[in-house]
Amino acid sequence: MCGIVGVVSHQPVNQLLYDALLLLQHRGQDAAGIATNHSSMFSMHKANGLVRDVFRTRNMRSLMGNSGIGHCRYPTAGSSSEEEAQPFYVNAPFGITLAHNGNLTNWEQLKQDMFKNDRRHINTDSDSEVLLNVLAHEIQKATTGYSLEPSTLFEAVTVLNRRVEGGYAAVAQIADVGLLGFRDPHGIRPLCYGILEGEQGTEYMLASESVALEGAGFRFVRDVLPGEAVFIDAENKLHSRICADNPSLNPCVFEYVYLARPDSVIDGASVYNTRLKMGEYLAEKIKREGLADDIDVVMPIPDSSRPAAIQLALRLGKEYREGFIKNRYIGRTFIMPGQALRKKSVRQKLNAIGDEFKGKNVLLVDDSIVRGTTSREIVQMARDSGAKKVIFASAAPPVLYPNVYGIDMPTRDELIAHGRTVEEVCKEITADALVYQDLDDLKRSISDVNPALTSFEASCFDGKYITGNVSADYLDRIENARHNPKDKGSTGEDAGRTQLNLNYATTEA
Ligand SMILES: O=P(O)(O)OC[C@H]1O[C@H](OP(=O)(O)OP(=O)(O)O)[C@H](O)[C@@H]1O
Ligand SMILES: NC(=O)CC[C@H](N)C(=O)O
Ligand SMILES: [Mg+2]
Repeated sequence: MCGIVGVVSHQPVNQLLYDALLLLQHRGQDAAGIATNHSSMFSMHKANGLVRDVFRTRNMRSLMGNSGIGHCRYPTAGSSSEEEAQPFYVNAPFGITLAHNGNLTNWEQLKQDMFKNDRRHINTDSDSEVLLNVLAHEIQKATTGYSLEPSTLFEAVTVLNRRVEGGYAAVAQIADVGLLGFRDPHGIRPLCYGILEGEQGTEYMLASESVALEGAGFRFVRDVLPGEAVFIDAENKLHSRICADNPSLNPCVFEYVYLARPDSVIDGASVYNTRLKMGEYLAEKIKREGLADDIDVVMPIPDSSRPAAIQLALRLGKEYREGFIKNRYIGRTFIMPGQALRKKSVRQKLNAIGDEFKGKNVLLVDDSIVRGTTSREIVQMARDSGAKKVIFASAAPPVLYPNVYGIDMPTRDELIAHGRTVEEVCKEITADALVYQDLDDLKRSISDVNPALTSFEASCFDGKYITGNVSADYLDRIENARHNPKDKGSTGEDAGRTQLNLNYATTEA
């Protein structure tokens, strides 16, 4: 999960891109970058860090031009080294920059193919650099002459969609030609666009989440469809086409559970409303399990679980209290590299208000339990503050399988629920009772908000990979790579996480 944005305007776009990235910061905290297009030149600045730290005034000044793209990164492939920050750039054909959210499951194979068949050298272990090179190669192949027609571009994306496997939403700027956005044929990762009617004409913004459009004053138009490509040409005219053979919409359920901001609307479902629904279904399960009478007070684990906890408390008829206060200057801990860093950050991030716990049976609600880092610490903090009983509820089902489509959950042994029963997880996090949402109820929480959404990418809960080509061998390899990272001088203990060994010299043709 990363944040991507692309803008075509009649004004300089550097500030617009920066502001949009700030609104997408929750999607990736490791690196950020912007590339703009001005007088046939690209200007680019990218580095590790938060958006506010990466861009100084001097960098902003150099980002000239009325169109450009931006990215905030949370690595899934390669390492978290600075060379893998995005956007990526390739000089031929035309000059293209690209920013990608998602993860390609066949990137190693593609990287080898690109080298052997297409004579393209890819300089990092980033799957996004592979994606850019596939795009560049297919545009090159489809183009004759110097101009690039939308239909040629759509042809190239169609071939790309056949070659590339995994989850991806991407924005790409083709120098002086226009801005392209595309979404994978399974519609796993989100992408939407909006317009602004300015004095000089229509301006466009493509972004991972609608919150970025709203914040920049753009009017949300619609989500990009699965397998669709949209292209805004040099005259600011929008073209679009479905570039996939059998597209189907299967949005990632984890966007609704945790990743997206609650004030975004993804594929027609308000993330906030889906989280309220998750609270309702969870309340019913708590009642069914006969735990409701035991609860004195319901508390969220800030921030992401708040909407679910509010509605859950209402449905149980219990008091909703804020027992943990979040230090607003600490980022999201789940998406931090390194378990030691995460653990330390939970204590730094959340502090208990003692009086809210003393002598009470508390129900702590979180959106999900992944590694169990947060829940373990929080249960202990509740007990240290004098809670009599600590019941824990998760608005998502147990996370059991690696995610391979853009969320960093690659190894089974990292997941606290993998290989454990609910009772065993409960023991691990030292709670008195533990309730998980049922997967059907989670899916219902989203379908209730938008009945058109009937199919989801929910592999981290059910192990069913929607692209159908994720082999046990692939999962083993990403686990091995995670356990034996190549050191790339990155920051966290598990940085370099899904780096896969690829040696051109020894690869069989
Ligand atoms: O089981 P774990 O591995 O600890 O992961 C789960 C926790 O991580 C996330 O919180 P995070 O601090 O990232 O962000 P938030 O403030 O949006 O809740 C999520 O909301 C859970 O609280
Ligand atoms: N989380 C993401 O979307 C990551 C994008 C890309 N796979 C990377 O590692 O940089
Ligand atoms: Mg949280």
